[in-house]
Amino acid sequence: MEVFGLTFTLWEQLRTILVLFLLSVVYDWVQNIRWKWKYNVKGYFPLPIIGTLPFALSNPTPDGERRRIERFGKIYGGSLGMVNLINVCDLDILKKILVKDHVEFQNRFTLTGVYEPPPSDATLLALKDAEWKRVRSILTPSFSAAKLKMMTSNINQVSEILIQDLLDNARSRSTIDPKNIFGCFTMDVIARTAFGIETNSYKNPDDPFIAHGKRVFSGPVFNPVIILMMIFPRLGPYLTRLLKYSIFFPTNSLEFFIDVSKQIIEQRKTDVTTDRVDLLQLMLNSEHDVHKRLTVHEIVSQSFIVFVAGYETTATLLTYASYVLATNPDVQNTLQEEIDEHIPGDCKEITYEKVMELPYLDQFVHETLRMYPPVTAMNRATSEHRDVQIDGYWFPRNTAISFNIYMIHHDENNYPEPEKFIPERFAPDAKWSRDPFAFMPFGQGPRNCIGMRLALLEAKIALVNCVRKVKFVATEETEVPLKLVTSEAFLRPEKPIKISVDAR
Ligand code: HEM
Repeated sequence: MEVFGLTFTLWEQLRTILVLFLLSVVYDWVQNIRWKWKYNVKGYFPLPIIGTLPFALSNPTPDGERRRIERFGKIYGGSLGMVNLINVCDLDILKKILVKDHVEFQNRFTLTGVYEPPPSDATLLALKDAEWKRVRSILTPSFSAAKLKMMTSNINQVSEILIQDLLDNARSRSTIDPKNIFGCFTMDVIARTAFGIETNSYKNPDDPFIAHGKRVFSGPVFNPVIILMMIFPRLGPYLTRLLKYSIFFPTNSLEFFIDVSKQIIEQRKTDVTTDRVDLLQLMLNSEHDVHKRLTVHEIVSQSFIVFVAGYETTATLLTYASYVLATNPDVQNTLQEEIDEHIPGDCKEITYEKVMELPYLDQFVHETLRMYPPVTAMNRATSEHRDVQIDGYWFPRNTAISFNIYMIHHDENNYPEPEKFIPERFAPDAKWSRDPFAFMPFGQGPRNCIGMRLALLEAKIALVNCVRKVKFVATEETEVPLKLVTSEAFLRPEKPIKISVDAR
């Protein structure tokens, strides 16, 4: 090879690359050490190349985090490769990050330059700063009480299919994995409430809409490519862009959702039906207001993320709810008594108002979300330009801020005997006497879960319908206590849950 008239042998070229690589390793290591000292970040000392990654990966469970907190305090951090991260477990400081100083921390952390193909690039989950604020403010009214009331009929219709399936299982006395059954339920509900599509996941699991919906969640959460990008931030993004490798979602499923959404949007333009209340229609309706207009690309992105965020999480909530009912007969009896007392036997549709009249159901759902939060941890990020100081702690620019929801929910200072299921923890008096930030299954602050009220309504309608018709029962195959995987983004049991149902 010839450069500026000088000829280099292959060995000389390799040697140069090696020297440059070693120089960059030393440079990055010095940066990580400097970050730790400059901002007085408590935590492990970073190693060359991998930083503090091995310490985080060696025990990524809440138990591991508890040990790190005992050693370094409730605010500690490190460099995962080249990603600077601070873990926060102090509720007062979290309150400031998520609410009071929210503007400084309003974005979620994203790996620099990561390849995000449409429609995942413009979702509410991923958008930043002013763009996020604009889209969030347009979307928020779609989840108002008035809009949710209009969605109850759809949720009740899908509940009927759910009950039919449960009764079939009761008749055949077969053991069920509630995740499969409630996964079908939430898939059909979100297909109707987001896209206005009537799917039947119980009967047609091969329907492309259902198959692609499930694939979106099938990727491994612990992804070696993510780790590679953390360690080599200069190289990873180029590689994923070059290979068009989408870290989080299978590319052909993304393409499928774009096609379906665009087809529906085209149909709706010629459709004269005016009473549709699915989220896609509500977004299309906002087109008439110049200040609240979303582009087609933005509408497709939001439909997609609502689908992704709404399916798995609510199915997980219902799965654990049925497990708790099966393994706590007293809780199930109390819930049944409340529902039988308030909802007449001939009632055909569980309305929004009826659901709101059931205090024990509300306590039961909250305690289920406390003990089994579907999303185990969340994050925020500081901006690229500003260091922030809160109560003497530095949150340097370009830093990911992580908080562990599962750990907060299982901290005995927040909930004595945290491994016991006690719905009365959410009775009004008990609730008011506790720090509200000790409960955050839907996150907290202006960037919390936009679908929270829909998820609660959907889960409660499903539970009322179930409890009126069936009893969940533990069998010899039911694992007690349940072993959980708490180190991944979504909480899951180590082995599929097994329970059975009896008709009432
Ligand atoms: C039990 C069910 C659910 C749980 C536990 C849950 C949990 C969460 C959590 C923890 C966050 C992050 C909040 C934060 O960063 O502070 C979130 C965000 C989000 N969720 Fe949910 N979610 C659920 C259901 C839903 C449903 C049904 C939808 C849509 C219909 C939805 C749509 C979203 C969206 C779009 C975001 C991003 C919000 C933003 O960045 O502005 N979620 N969810």
